[in-house]
Amino acid sequence: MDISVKNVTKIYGTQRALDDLSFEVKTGEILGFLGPNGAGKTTTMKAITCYLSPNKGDIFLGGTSVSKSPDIIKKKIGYLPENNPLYMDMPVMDYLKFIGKLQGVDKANIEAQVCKMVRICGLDLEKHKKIGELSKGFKQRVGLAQALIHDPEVLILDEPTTGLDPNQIIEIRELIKEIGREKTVILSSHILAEVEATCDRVLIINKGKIVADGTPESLRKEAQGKEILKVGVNIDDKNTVYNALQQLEEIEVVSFVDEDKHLFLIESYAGKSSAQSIFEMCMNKGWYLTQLTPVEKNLEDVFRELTN
Ligand SMILES: Nc1ncnc2c1ncn2[C@@H]1O[C@H](COP(=O)(O)OP(=O)(O)OP(=O)(O)O)[C@@H](O)[C@H]1O
Repeated sequence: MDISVKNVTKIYGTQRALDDLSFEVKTGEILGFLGPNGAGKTTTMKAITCYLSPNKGDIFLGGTSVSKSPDIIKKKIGYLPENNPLYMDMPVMDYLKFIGKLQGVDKANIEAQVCKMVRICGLDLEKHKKIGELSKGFKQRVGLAQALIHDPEVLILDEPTTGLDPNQIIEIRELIKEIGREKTVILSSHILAEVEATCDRVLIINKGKIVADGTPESLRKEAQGKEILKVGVNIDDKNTVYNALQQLEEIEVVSFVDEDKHLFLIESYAGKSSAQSIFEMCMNKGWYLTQLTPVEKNLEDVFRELTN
């Protein structure tokens, strides 16, 4: 089911949390919603899940308006809120049955649906324990199971791996990817590795506005811009190398990285590559080239540049 956020503005007092925000998510996509603290991720998710009303704009799920038909929309959405509020004194099975009833799952179907969620979310060994007795990772699995209990077409997950240890993070990511094969998923995070590992597409939000939209790969490429190379030349007179590099016509900027190791950082002019010229120059002069490596920007650099 497609999600369409159209010109949504949300103002809290004097704080403009969302500023004319628009984006689309296609059926079956896992979208990573990335942004620094206070960027507006949770506010957007609450607006999609009918927990708050925007001051302006509207959101559509499969063409149905969130503001006009919240009851229809709620049935189509599974929501794992930030901090995953759960009833700690309830055993897992009872809790899931309770949520199933609240979500309008057919009485005749509830038992089977709860068992299915327990299986999908890997809760079989823990299903009779009280939620308060579970580890954080398993509590998060219960949160996912409650979000999925009514078999929603859209899944909204607000920082689903916060507070988990590295093994639990990997397990929950795998689970989300598995679930995401059949559903449209929006997952918020400020952890770049998380989004890169789990999502098909990334939206970066800052101060209530979208500042980037693309696959992790395309965002990295876009940020790449000019070619940057790390070049090592092992001769004693590093200034001679420095001057020779500066003479090459493809090179715009030469700087020393590590003077002792004779390493240079080379920035080429836009659209040019200087690797071949550097290689040929060293061959002609009989200099020993110890390193010629492209310096890649990663998603972390993109994120920092766009949200500073
Ligand atoms: N109930 C509220 N009342 C007043 N201001 C709010 C309220 N909820 C959020 N805000 C403000 O709106 C802005 C966006 O907050 P939001 O929680 O959506 O950001 P976020 O991207 O989810 O941040 P985080 O990563 O820290 O959870 C922030 O400046 C926040 O202080």
